[in-house]
Amino acid sequence: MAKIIDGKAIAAEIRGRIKEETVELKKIGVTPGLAVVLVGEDPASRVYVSMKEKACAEAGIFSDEHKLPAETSETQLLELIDRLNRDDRIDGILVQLPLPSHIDETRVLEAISPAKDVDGFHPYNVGRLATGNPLFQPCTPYGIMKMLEHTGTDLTGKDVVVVGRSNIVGKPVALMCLAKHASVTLCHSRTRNLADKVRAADVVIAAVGRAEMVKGDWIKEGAVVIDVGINRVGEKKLVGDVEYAAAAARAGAITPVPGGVGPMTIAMLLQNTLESAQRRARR
Ligand SMILES: Nc1nc(=O)c2c([nH]1)NC[C@@H]1CN(c3ccc(C(=O)N[C@@H](CCC(=O)O)C(=O)O)cc3)C=[N+]21
Repeated sequence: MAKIIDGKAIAAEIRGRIKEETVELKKIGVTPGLAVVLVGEDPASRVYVSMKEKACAEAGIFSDEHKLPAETSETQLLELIDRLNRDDRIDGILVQLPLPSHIDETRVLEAISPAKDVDGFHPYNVGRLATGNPLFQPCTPYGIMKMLEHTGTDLTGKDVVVVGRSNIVGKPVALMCLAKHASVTLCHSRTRNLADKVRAADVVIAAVGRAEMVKGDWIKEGAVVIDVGINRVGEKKLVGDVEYAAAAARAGAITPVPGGVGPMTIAMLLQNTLESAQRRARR
């Protein structure tokens, strides 16, 4: 039976350390500040944003919330970002995605100062990651790497299969595994023989957003399985992108959903905000 990688516990440990470092920073007059911008009323986004605010409060990080109506124009949003870029109290700016369809997401993400881009979505930070000199690393992939580290997984020479090629998870996590000397295969909806690719993997990272599409019997005995999916089935139940019980019977270690990658994402957002504030303190 697989060891369960307890993301909630690892995240709690990281958040505890962040809280201590925040106390130290405050002693020298620097309070880390995170601006969270939410446009519209998407219920899932509201839940995530309030989780982020609560996590900031617990860690002693100042959180500056901007809840804007769905009909906010792109110009208004860009004006707000410009103000936040110039606000000395703000070390990180997070614009919750997805944005309403009348707003150009690329334009908005590129308007955030790369020095405050705690999501790591700005092309400058993407380029820094791709060239092996990261500044801000995107929170979910950063959290995945911390979980692998915590589990004692050395990626050198290992076969990693990533399922899903999004800018937010699949692509950046593939680059991070490559930097740790893994051989990385990046799969997606048009990949042929996905099952065979997954069967060869020492580490499987599933980030497709389709409930239980990675089957348990695809998992190699002893493989490490990281499940990034959060799919709501029915009223309350959450399932991942991996068929959990069947995969856990074969894996060496596996992340649960919920309580796996999700809590790590928030911990790494705080980590990025802290690192940004520490850079400000050094200036
Ligand atoms: N600019 C931007 N940055 C993001 O980082 C970002 C975003 N937009 N848009 C939406 C996604 C989603 N996301 C999650 C964070 C925490 C959990 C989390 O803690 N989940 C809990 C379960 C919570 C539940 O019940 O839904 C868990 O997995 O245990 C999940 C998802 C951050 N996102």
